[in-house]
This record gives sequence, structure tokens and C-alpha cells, in this order.
Amino acid sequence: MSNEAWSAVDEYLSDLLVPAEPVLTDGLAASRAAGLPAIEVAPNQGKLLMLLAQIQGATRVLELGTLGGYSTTWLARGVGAAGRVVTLEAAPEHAEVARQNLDRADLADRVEIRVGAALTTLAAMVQAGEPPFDLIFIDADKANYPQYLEWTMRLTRPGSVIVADNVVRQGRILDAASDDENVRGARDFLARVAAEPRLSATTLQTVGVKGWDGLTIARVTG
Ligand SMILES: C[S@@+](CC[C@H](N)C(=O)[O-])C[C@H]1O[C@@H](n2cnc3c(N)ncnc32)[C@H](O)[C@@H]1O
Repeated sequence: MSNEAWSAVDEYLSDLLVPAEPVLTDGLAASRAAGLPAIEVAPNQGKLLMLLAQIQGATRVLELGTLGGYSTTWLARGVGAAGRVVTLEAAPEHAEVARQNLDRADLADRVEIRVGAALTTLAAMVQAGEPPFDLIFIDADKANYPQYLEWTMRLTRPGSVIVADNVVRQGRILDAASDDENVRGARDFLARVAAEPRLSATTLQTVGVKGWDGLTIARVTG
């Protein structure tokens, strides 16, 4: 099946099950107007994040990579009014747009944006004894995914769920000799997930409006 056909089905399913909402489309428009790249998760993936948070009964969610707060919005919906999302973002200008978008969605009180390089913030969180998170979504720079796995594991408990986006790289993860740091990051991340005895994981390929990629979902077992 061609990519166009996959995308058409993706759009059909999104229109059916995740119909456009002004609060979300306005947020995306504000992100574009502010010059942020269009690299958010697709609507059906955003809703998947919300559903995973709800299925997990998550009240504490950690996100790596905020951008304009699109996936953050879905996660904040997922944790409910009493829940909290901590989201890490390196670019202050992205964090500012995200703040405005979360305000527009009336979700700002559930979300804390911590600005800075995620590796530095994660180390500080571990050092400070941050309580474990129920769900962690990794979606920042791909080259650091292996390190993100190591640090976020230290912020989990048995039963926590870790989700990581963009781990298939248009199929380029098959190239063991790749010199692309994003491919190398994804390959190393997947190898570590596979080798980690405290994780039970799978990876689903995603093909649609955002192109060919994949999502790892892992549960901390011990
Ligand atoms: C793919 S975008 C996140 C998309 C967002 N999760 C969504 O779906 O709406 C990646 C974000 O990670 C941020 N980022 C890149 N490197 C980072 C780092 N070292 N630490 C924290 N954030 C980083 C980028 O500035 C960008 O906003």
C-alpha cells in the first residue's frame, strides 16, 4: 500500500475518532505563527497518549520535549483535574508558546514546564528525589534517547509506563552502519530497552500524515 493511501486512511480515522477541536487547531496555528516546526505527534497519536494515561490511571506524567504543548495538552487531559504533567523543554521560546497554548486549553494549572536541557533537568530531578511518574513520554532530541531511558528509569516505579516516539526513522533503523545520530540514538535506545530486564516492551510502526515512524511502549515490571 502506498504512503498516500496510508495517509488517507490515517486522516479518515482521525476525522472519525479524533475530530478537529478549535482549542487544538488554534494552538497548532499559534505554534506555526511563532515559527515552531510542525513536528508534533499526529492527532491520533495525541489521543493515544491521553488514553494510555487514562488506562494507566496516571496522575503523574513526565514528558521530554514540549514544543508548543500539543502532546502536553493530550497528556494533561489524560491525568484529569487532580493530575500533574511535568514537561521538559530546552528552547525558552517553545516553552512560552506552550504556556499560551495550555492557557488557551484551560490546562495550565496541571502542567509544569521546566526549561533547560533535559539531561540536566533529569539529573537534578533524580538528585532532588523526585517521586516516580506513572507515565513518561520521551519525544525530545533523538540522539539522547539512550541516556533518556537510563535517567527516566530512575524516575519510575514497578508498573510505570514509558512511551518513546520516532524510533523507526523511516525504516533507517535497519542500517547498523548509519552515521545519522538520530538513527544511532534510536537503535541504541531499542537495544537498551530489549536488554533491560525491568522492562516489557513492544514497538509499533506508525505510517500516516506525519510519515513513517514508530512508537515504543514499555512497562516497568520490577
Ligand atoms: C518533536 S518536538 C516535541 C513535540 C511534542 N512532544 C508534541 O508532540 O507536541 C521535540 C522538542 O524537544 C525539544 N528539545 C530538543 N532537544 C532537547 C533537549 N536536549 N532537552 C529538552 N528539550 C529538547 C525541542 O526544542 C522540541 O521542542
